[in-house]
Amino acid sequence: MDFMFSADIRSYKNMRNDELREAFVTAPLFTAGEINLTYTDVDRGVVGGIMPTSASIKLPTHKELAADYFCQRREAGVINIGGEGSITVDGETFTMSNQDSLYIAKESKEVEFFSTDAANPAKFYLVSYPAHRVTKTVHVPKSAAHSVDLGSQATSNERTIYQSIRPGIVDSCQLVMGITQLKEGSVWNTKPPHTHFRRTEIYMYFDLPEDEKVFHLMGEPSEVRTLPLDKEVAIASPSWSIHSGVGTTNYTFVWAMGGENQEFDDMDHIKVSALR
Ligand SMILES: O=C[C@H](O)[C@@H](O)CC(=O)C(=O)O
Ligand SMILES: [Zn+2]
Repeated sequence: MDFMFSADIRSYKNMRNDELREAFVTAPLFTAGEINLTYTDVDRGVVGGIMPTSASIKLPTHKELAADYFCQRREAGVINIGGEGSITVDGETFTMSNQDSLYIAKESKEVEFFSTDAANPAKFYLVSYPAHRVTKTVHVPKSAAHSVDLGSQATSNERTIYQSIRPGIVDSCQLVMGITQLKEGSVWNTKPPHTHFRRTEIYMYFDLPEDEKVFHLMGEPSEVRTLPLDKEVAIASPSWSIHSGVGTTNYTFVWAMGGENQEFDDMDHIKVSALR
């Protein structure tokens, strides 16, 4: 497991891009046949990429979790961004099609990841936060997510938000998670941008063709920084930071939040004209 130590609201203003990356951006998440986990001090989130091929991969624990098994005091959300696969949680198997979600409840002991076809492997993206109560493990196919259409082609931000792990669909402790898919010709996510001091958030861009990038915007609205990101890395957004971006083409991303509340619409919107 990697450890990522974030920068604070004062120090980020004096950091170069490579220093900001070290504080907020993970290494590439997906390696064939491997599990890569990164622990961030931003709300003690753990993010990871799990890409089984012919052999399955088990979710391991780590000394710094101080737990007998990964989910002993944690919940996890998993979204498959690759080929079909499955996840077994304490003996129960869930088939995971592309863009399906699985919520793994606290106290799930054995979690194992499989690809259906090693030649077209699943890519399981995982986000985990500490959890305070035991709920139920739930599979949410993409079609069962709550979808919201936002933006317009005229403002280059026409997109659909699929909220799969959220109150009303999954009873989680703090995790709220889903997918935002930009329409062809649209490039802006989270426009207008926002902050929500009561929650932190993690973005992971994917379905981005070779030689394209998303220019991710972070920082206080009065002091915005830009990090050009490749697909399939995660970027942590502290509570004080905006999290928005513009791509060199359209793309899709997973967002995941943890913190004080689970109300998706509880945001402090910021006018684009106010960004500095
Ligand atoms: O707090 C909510 C999150 O930042 C995202 O879900 C926003 C987003 O995907 C978008 O507007 O494009
Ligand atoms: Zn947000």
